[in-house]
Amino acid sequence: MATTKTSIATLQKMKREGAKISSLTAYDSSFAKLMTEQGVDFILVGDSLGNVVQGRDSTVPVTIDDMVYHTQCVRRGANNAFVIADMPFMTYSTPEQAYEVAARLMQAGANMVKLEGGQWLVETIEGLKTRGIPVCAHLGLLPQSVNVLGGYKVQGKEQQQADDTLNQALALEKAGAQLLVLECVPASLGKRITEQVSIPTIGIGAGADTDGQILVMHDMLGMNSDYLPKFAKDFLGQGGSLADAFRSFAEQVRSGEFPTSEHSYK
Ligand SMILES: Nc1nc(=O)c2c([nH]1)NC[C@@H]1CN(c3ccc(C(=O)N[C@@H](CCC(=O)O)C(=O)O)cc3)CN21
Ligand SMILES: CC(C)C(=O)C(=O)O
Ligand SMILES: [Mg+2]
Repeated sequence: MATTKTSIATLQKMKREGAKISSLTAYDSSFAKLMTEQGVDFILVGDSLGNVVQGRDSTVPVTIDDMVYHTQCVRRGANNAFVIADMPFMTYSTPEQAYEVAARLMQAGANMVKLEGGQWLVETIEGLKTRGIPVCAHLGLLPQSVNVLGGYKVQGKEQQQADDTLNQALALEKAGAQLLVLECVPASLGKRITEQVSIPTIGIGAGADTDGQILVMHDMLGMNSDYLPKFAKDFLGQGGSLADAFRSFAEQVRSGEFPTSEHSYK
């Protein structure tokens, strides 16, 4: 199957037309190739590689060099597919630092970079966009802040925190973010933010009403044996091949069969 380049314009158009966007993480060339061939719309080189590739217990130790290496690997397999790379922990604490790190990720083959956080990133996002670097924002559960949060928990359950998250989403869109990942928030908040912003929202544990869905590849292959978050679903367990698992993920996101309330938070 031919791979077609999904650009940010394609994702925008999908939101406008109500076509659900499917996305997975990948960390190497072979998996990147297989999943894009099976219809997954874009790939994230996630700093979750700290967990699933390196065997660490958080994303905090992941380095710029790690992200550059895996982005290069993914780029070679992803052909023309759209690739986003995570900026690692504490590599975007000032705008200037962010510019240097983002440049390395773009030169490694990313089409966009992703940063975790709200209001405090407004200037950084404006500066990146002005300099030619597209930005994906990330709100809700921020795994790089696990040591502040004290664990991986659903975010935005209280009305005030939910309103705050919506306001941050609006501020980041205004600053120039072109995509928004929402992680581990109640389905009602995922829906509300998706309706209020004009950029596509990609949910992981954010309910069925975001514009798209993303999962960590290992989780959707049933490989994360220690602990599987509520939002994960095993697409390989039913039997079949890796290709079948990627294709059924893309199809079930497209049709709305995934996620159900079973994979969502109240
Ligand atoms: N393999 C893997 N999958 C991921 O989704 C993932 C990573 N690694 N590493 C980085 C972050 C960490 N993530 C996590 C990790 C744990 C939960 C979790 O335990 N969630 C609870 C919520 C409990 C609650 O507050 O109600 C759950 O039961 O789903 C969620 C996201 C998401 N990311
Ligand atoms: C879970 C996704 C959104 C992510 O940031 C990652 O894989 O690192
Ligand atoms: Mg990440």
